[in-house]
Amino acid sequence: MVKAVVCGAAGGIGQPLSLLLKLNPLITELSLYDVVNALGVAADLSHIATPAQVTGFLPPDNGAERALKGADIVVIPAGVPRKPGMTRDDLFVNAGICATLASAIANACPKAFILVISNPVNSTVPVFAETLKKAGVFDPKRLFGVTHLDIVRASTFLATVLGKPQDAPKYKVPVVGGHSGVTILPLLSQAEPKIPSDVLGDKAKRDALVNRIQFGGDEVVKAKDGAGSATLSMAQAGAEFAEFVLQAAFGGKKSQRPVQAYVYLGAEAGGEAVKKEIGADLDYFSVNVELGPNGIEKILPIGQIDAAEKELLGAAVKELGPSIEKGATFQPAPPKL
Ligand SMILES: NC(=O)C1=CN([C@@H]2O[C@H](COP(=O)(O)OP(=O)(O)OC[C@H]3O[C@@H](n4cnc5c(N)ncnc54)[C@H](O)[C@@H]3O)[C@@H](O)[C@H]2O)C=CC1
Ligand SMILES: O=C([O-])CC(=O)C(=O)O
Repeated sequence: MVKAVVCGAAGGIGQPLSLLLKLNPLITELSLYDVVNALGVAADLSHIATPAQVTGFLPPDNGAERALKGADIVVIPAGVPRKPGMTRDDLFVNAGICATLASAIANACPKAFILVISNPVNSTVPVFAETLKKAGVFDPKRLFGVTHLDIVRASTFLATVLGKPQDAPKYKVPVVGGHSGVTILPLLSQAEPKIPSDVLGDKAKRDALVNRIQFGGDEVVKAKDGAGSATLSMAQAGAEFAEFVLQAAFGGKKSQRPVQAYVYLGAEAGGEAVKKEIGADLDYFSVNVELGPNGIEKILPIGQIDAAEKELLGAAVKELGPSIEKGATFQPAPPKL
């Protein structure tokens, strides 16, 4: 029996993500929470003939906590998306929503795996961590900033550059760091299969590929022209990431444990080694981890990076530090009396 909850379930990401979770055979109960239209989305999905029983919840009568009660996994795409001209940092208005949802999780399902999609991820994950710490229920191995869309994009864009777009699923590119512009650090030198030297050694081609991975989100924001940011690709990436966590924790004997995934995590999850590797005292960073029944079980080394990547790492660290600080020191407004 696995209960999954989507917070922000009626939104652009929330709806297709809820659909994909409804199709996941490991999930037996699916609760959909939103401040609008959650009942409609739940009614619609509930007609699909899969095991998960779907219920919608709105805010009245402590709806968030009723939705979250006893959850095993909570996926959070709640909050405002970007419009053209905005950076992800301009979405820091979402910090208040994240703090509220973190408090509800602390009360209703303190042991759940928490998957944070709401931007700016570089700051909202520290907001979640600090709120859970204040409530005395923080388990750093169960809190994940979802950067998996960067991994998905890197495979797609690399395959395209190599003239083999249909082979996208075969290409694996580590992407570490954060989830915003230059904090997104693709490690092309470690891609598998190896990138041919006529691309990796060609500075213009390599820079263009790195730039496309770092600013892939902007491509969608621009194309949607005011109607939001990536929703469908994010829903797919979010469902895929949720599947990694579910397989590792609830996959039973069939699961190919340990499951590996890139996660934006807090140093308290075991990131001291990461700090040493990157040579910076950052409390959050996305790296490859092994997932197991209790969440993050092992942090895998970033490994050898080349000179071009060292330069990118410097830029990533410079921008990540203040974003982390902003989230970690966020003070939610006191509730209105
Ligand atoms: N981590 C990542 O890679 C990505 C993150 N995002 C982020 O995901 C977030 C959601 O994006 P979209 O779905 O496109 O936005 P959207 O506006 O379509 O949907 C957001 C949903 O959140 C709901 N919501 C607002 N306040 C809430 C609260 N207090 N509790 C529960 N639900 C609440 C809204 O009613 C709405 O249905 C944005 O912050 C966006 O930047 C988007 C793409 C990729
Ligand atoms: O670009 C945005 O604002 C949404 C996002 O995080 C992404 O698509 O990677």
